[in-house]
Amino acid sequence: MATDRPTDNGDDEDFTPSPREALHLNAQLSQYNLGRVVSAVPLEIRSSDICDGSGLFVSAEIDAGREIYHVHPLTGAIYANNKSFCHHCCEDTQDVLGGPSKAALQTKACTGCRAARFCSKECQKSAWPLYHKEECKLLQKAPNMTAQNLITHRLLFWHRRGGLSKQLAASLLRLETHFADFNKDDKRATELHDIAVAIQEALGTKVALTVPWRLVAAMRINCVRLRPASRKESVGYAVDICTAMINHSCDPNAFVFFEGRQLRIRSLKKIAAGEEVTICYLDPTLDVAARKALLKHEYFFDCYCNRCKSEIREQRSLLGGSNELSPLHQAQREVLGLINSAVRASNYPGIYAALEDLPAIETGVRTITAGAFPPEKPWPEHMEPLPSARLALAMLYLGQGKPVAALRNALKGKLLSTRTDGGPDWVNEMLDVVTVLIVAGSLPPDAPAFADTDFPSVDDIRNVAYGYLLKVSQRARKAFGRDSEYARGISSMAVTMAAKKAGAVFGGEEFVVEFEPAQRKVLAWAGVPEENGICLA
Ligand SMILES: C[S@@+](CC[C@H](N)C(=O)[O-])C[C@H]1O[C@@H](n2cnc3c(N)ncnc32)[C@H](O)[C@@H]1O
Repeated sequence: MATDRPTDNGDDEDFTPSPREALHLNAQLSQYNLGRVVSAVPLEIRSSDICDGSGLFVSAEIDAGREIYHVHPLTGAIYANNKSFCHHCCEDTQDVLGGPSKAALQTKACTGCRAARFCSKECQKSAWPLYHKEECKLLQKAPNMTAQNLITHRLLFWHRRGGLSKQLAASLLRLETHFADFNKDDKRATELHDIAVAIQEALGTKVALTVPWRLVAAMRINCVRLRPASRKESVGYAVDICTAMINHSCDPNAFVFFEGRQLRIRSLKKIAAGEEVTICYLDPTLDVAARKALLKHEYFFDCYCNRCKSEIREQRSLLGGSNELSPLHQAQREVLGLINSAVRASNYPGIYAALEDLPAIETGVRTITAGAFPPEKPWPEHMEPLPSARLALAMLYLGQGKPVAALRNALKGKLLSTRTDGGPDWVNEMLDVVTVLIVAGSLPPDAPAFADTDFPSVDDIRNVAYGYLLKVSQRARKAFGRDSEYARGISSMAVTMAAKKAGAVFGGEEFVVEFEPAQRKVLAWAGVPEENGICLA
């Protein structure tokens, strides 16, 4: 895939790296990059309040749930193993909300490299002269080129053709590379060197090796994950200079998502005039130990944000003031490992049959978590990775046609977690809960689950599904924007369900009267305290 090739005409200035000077120290370049984004508030690139180097700031207050800016990144690339997204227009060929797919065709692999995939002849034809003619040859020689490495090659190829403006080339040279840090580790240094050699060969020997070498490192640090609104995971990477100026927080005030090729960044909280914009570089649902380890390994810094501090404090107090957290962190890694292997196994049914034994995985999770805390103070239900593990188990059970086990796990995983902020992850996860409720609400009257007198009725399950969908739809509009395709898709799903619903009008006051006792019954069966339920009023 690719997004836009920069339209500015380049000049002949040599694209040779020199010692990095942070972008904010060059006012003209900062302005140039800010001018590429369509922003709803005035923005500034200046010295960061969080770390050495640059940061992005808003110069006027912005409320929670507003767009900060949108932009077409310089370029982006979809992961090689992703067959659902077009590698050129970045549209999803699967409609996760169940409506008619926009790109109704499956993606087809390029017959030359067999790596790039396109949703249409038009996309394939557009990609060919822009970048794929070159990349096809590169991918045939080096089929393991990752998305970030392809982006490096593409930027240098465009530069060689004079397609990158002088300002963009100069800005790329001002990106953080952590080049020395990468080279401290022999394995990573060799890997980066070998990729740089492959890119240098593909571009022609006129390019000094240090150019791709440093740019490969810069792309590792500065590419943003290409995550569409409807997905819990990224499907590729993209690079945009303004967005590359945004520093990390585990409790960020903004988040990035993609609609096709377009990068959109929205506020999660009110951001005061003059405040630095932050995003979370990783999956924010990870626990503090996993986040810290990944940030150190991938971005070479120690995170001291308030969320990290308060989670570490909580863990110490739960362990009676102990500073020895490594057994707990080991248990967290084991739970994650168990769940991740079950998720991987679900992609290869039959091959890892043992890992498809979900009750055994659940028992494994229980045993690991029970061993990490004293029996009188068991593993708190909200502490990761337990909520995420339960949600993952819910979707795995659903995939195996076991909606009852899925329902218990989904409700416990979502409602006992502390992620009640209505943000983008909350929306994605709650939509999974709704999906499970809808399937459970379609159980036939003679299903064995109904032999259990505590099991809620089909009407109760359906009412909870409707109520949760209503809430998700409201929250999606705020988190992703009313105009986002995802929020619009969720709203139309709610409208379709409302049309089928008997009884009180969907969303009206009478519906709340139906919903509340239904939710009480469903939660009591699942073992979730009533106060953790969703409030519709
Ligand atoms: C994408 S760049 C962000 C812009 C960068 N500050 C600059 O000057 O170009 C990512 C790098 O910024 C720094 N960084 C980002 N967030 C940080 C944080 N919360 N604490 C310390 N350093 C951070 C790290 O060096 C990281 O590798």
